[in-house]
Amino acid sequence: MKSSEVVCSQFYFLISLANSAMPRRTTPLQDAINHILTERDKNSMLEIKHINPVKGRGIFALADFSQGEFVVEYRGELIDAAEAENRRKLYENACLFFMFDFTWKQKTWCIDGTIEDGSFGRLVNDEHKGPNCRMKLIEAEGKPHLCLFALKKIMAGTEITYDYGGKEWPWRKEIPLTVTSTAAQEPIKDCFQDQVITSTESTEESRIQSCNITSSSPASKGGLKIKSLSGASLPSGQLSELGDKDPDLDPNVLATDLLRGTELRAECQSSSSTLDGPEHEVHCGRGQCAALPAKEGFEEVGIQSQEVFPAVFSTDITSETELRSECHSSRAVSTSSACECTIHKLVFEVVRMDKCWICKSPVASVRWHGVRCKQCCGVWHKICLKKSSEDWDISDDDVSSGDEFIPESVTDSESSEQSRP
Ligand SMILES: C[S@@+](CC[C@H](N)C(=O)[O-])C[C@H]1O[C@@H](n2cnc3c(N)ncnc32)[C@H](O)[C@@H]1O
Repeated sequence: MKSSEVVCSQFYFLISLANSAMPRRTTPLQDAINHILTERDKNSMLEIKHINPVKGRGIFALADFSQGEFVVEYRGELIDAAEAENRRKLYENACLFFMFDFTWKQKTWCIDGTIEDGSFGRLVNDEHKGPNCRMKLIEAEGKPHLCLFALKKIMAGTEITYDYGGKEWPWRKEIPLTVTSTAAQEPIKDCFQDQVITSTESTEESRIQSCNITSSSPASKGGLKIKSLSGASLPSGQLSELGDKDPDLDPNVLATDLLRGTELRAECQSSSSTLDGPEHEVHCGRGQCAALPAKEGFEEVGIQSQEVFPAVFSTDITSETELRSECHSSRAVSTSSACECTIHKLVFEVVRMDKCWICKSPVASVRWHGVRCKQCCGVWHKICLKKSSEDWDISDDDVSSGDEFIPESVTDSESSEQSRP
């Protein structure tokens, strides 16, 4: 061997040694895929906080995220359009569901994130003026996944947000908020996995029992296939395929090319008007999150807010009384329409426009007052609970509701009119 060949082979040996010693940089997309396949969130980098009674919970950065970095997946159950439609019908009488529709391979799909499975993605709030993340569609193992990536550097302590799209979101209407609830200072408790959530204002921690609902999110393991990332739309189905460069999520691409695509939009026909009390969660109550076309020039289809937003914003809800009632009788349990708590923890409060699980009329038609279980999504008229079972330990002293809603006094048509904005 010549001396030059020896030098050369030593050089390549050193290079390969250095390469094997240095960890390979994981691209944001690979990072996303890793989290998709392991069904993990970045628990050490994200936390859930209760923001206020209107906005409810949000996801906050515990550490800095760099521009382009994968932040979190919007996890849930992947269902087709027909199943999504069925569920929407079922969910009408339930109180919470987060459904994210999108188009993939020329078909409409939905990630149903209704179940409180402990994942962070489903709790990320909307911000249309200055979002710090963007939703993208990633295919892994032949299945679509929705992932949020940082549009810019996100500092620790910042709320993670993305643009749901659309214009009709009730919270975007500038209505003065004069909530005097103490809820913002209270720790909020999540209804799954005994997860402890620290309030923005408080370091106190609390735990509650988990709901008896199990996640059916598909477990995807094994090999992965990286395809295009793209926003999608429903129902017009405009899908913008992104370029080859996109999978690497180069920050510059994020800031330019990706913004040109069809954005993933969430339409939540939800009850953001909910003014929850100190002890409970805020959910996208009657929400229907659908992916809608985002950019100007795209047809805006399907934006139909059914919100009842107004009056509740000036309501003082400092006077809630917590009630506890055990469902001893099967009758009481059978009144539930979605999740089944064995023990309902009831709180008297200003409620959203959910329907009473017993009489099926809106709880809030007249006075916006009702009784809600803190653990499942049950809402009732106090009067219905009392009629339903003597086992419900609710005394008039515990709950001073003032004028209650009398189910028979409001017709269906009247009540549905009231639920339009
Ligand atoms: C996907 S959920 C987000 C998590 C939700 N905040 C919670 O506590 O469960 C969407 C719901 O959050 C609320 N929300 C999201 N963004 C909001 C915003 N910018 N302002 C007020 N409420 C918001 C609305 O009630 C909406 O229906």
